[in-house]
Amino acid sequence: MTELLTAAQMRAIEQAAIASGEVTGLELMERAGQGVVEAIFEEWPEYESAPQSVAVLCGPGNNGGDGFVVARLLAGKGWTVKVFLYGDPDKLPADARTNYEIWLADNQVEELTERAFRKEPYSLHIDALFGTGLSRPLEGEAFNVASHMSGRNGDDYSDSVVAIDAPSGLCLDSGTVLEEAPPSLGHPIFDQQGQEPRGRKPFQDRFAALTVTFDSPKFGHFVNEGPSVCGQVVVKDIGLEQWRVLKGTKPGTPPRSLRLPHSVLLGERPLVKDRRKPWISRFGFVRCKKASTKGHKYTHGHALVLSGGHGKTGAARLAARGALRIGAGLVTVGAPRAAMMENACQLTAIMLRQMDGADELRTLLQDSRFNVVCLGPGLGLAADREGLVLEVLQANRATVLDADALTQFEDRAEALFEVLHENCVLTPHGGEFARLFPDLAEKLNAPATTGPAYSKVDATREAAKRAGCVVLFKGPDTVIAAPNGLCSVNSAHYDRSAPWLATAGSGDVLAGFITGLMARGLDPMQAAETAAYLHVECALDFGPGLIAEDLPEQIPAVLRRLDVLR
Ligand SMILES: NC(=O)C1=CN([C@@H]2O[C@H](COP(=O)(O)OP(=O)(O)OC[C@H]3O[C@@H](n4cnc5c(N)ncnc54)[C@H](OP(=O)(O)O)[C@@H]3O)[C@@H](O)[C@H]2O)[C@@H](O)CC1
Ligand SMILES: Nc1ncnc2c1ncn2[C@@H]1O[C@H](COP(=O)(O)OP(=O)(O)O)[C@@H](O)[C@H]1O
Ligand SMILES: [K+]
Repeated sequence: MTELLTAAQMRAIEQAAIASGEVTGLELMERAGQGVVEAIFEEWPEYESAPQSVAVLCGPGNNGGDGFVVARLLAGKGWTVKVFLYGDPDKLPADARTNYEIWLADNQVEELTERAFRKEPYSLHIDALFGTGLSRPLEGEAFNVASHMSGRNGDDYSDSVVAIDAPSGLCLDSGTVLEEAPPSLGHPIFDQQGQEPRGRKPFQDRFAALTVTFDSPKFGHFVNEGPSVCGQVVVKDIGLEQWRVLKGTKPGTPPRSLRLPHSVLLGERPLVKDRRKPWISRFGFVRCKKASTKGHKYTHGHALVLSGGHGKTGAARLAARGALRIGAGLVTVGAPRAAMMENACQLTAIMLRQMDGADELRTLLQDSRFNVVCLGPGLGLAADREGLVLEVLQANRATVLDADALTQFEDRAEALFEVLHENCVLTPHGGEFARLFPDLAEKLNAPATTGPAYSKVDATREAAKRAGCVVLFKGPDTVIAAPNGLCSVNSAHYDRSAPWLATAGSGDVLAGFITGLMARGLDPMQAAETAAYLHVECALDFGPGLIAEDLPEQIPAVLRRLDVLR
């Protein structure tokens, strides 16, 4: 797994490295520029032997400084290089200024205007306008040129833009393209369609072919609009590893105030061995040399999944199937009398118990072998459903609350938060999140006019803290956070893109996966992270045409491929 950083963390690491005296800012800038050039030739190997023309758009900060380095290195390889500068050269920060002057010694720099930019065609366009220092929306000629490059005038440059650190305009903390203040700010907040008025953005969709970032990816590359504007993201090492945040107490470690709880990107083969839990560790999967032969079905837990009423039972069965396939020893569906026949006709390995109302649920839960309960999928919103949720939470079992179990508490989220405990996982999609955390959703959906903008990561962290349990906020950029601030992003973007996962019932299966893993003894954060990861892996292996029923059936092949023993 990869550590994700905020722009502030990245800056702190850079400053710590420079303060140590072991490296200078200028050296880091040189390495960054070299990294970009390397990435260009990895992406377009045919250009190695065929120098091209390139426009390098430099901004007023160190992102622009990287641009001057790239210009020099490409010119040294025989490329025809045109450099544009946005901003006052006298105000460039020292390292950028040095590289500007080196370039200027033998070459020219033209002021960036859309008109000047459009005079000639170029094979590549290097966007070195803004990176981690973006503090407000693009304006003036920077806005005009970025909009032009993203197709405002009908020419789409997306295939030839290489963005340094970020497509300029993208906030690297939130993955939001900053926009100018909406025209009617200070007037009615919503327009006639009930939408918040939006300001202009330079680009809304794919902007760069390639984004080259340094040391570690940033949150903004993976959440919200980031993946749709970055093209692909390549991370280049610039030798900062020993100063990385959270690496311990080495000299030069950034101040504690800048350390965020560990944040990781799920989705690569994970690598840390945890002998206490040989199956799956906090950091992901562990290869076991030998399968344990000691376990029996009860040591793998017994999950209870509550079914909705007659005609609404499919969602619970999907969750139950997911729980069983992913490794719960036993799974029982608890169904109201009216839904028994419907469930009985469709369940075989999964057991079925009649359970009408909170009293019967209480009796059922006296069996302590039920070590995890999942409720919400298809549960319905009738008044008595709330009693079921409360009963389960009072029983103090590991609990997964999804769908209707969350919606039930719309406008009364406090009543839910009071009874939630640390062994719970909430799995809202955007709508459910807004019902439980309306203020956070409002902040998240408000137009982002200054950076760093409020992000899905911020919202999920706040939600987990408020709820006192793990919150998994679904989407192609699923964010999972624990009350202590631990946070992961499970991205279904770039090479893990699986849009066919947006199919009815796939969220129910995800709830089941979490349930099954908690039955196996994983803690809520581990279970949520692992389930979200496997969910996408199942979708990727199955491919387009997937329906929710296919997800649990894909689990054996995925576990085999990942070499995870059961
Ligand atoms: N960290 C590292 O390890 C390394 C970092 N490196 C590189 O440095 C980059 C970060 O550099 P940076 O901090 O100078 O910020 P950058 O993005 O160039 O912009 C800041 C300037 O833009 C201005 N400004 C902001 N928004 C604006 C707007 N909309 N319109 C107009 N102006 C705007 C802002 O002004 P202010 O907000 O102060 O008014 C300030 O003057 C990073 O992305 C990477 O490429 C590598 O060289 C080596 C290792
Ligand atoms: N574009 C997408 N790419 C990948 N996964 C997605 C995408 N859209 C949604 N998902 C995932 O699909 C699931 C949908 O869950 P949910 O919205 O609860 O649907 P349902 O209620 O039909 O089960 C979630 O796990 C979500 O993360
Ligand atoms: K940039």
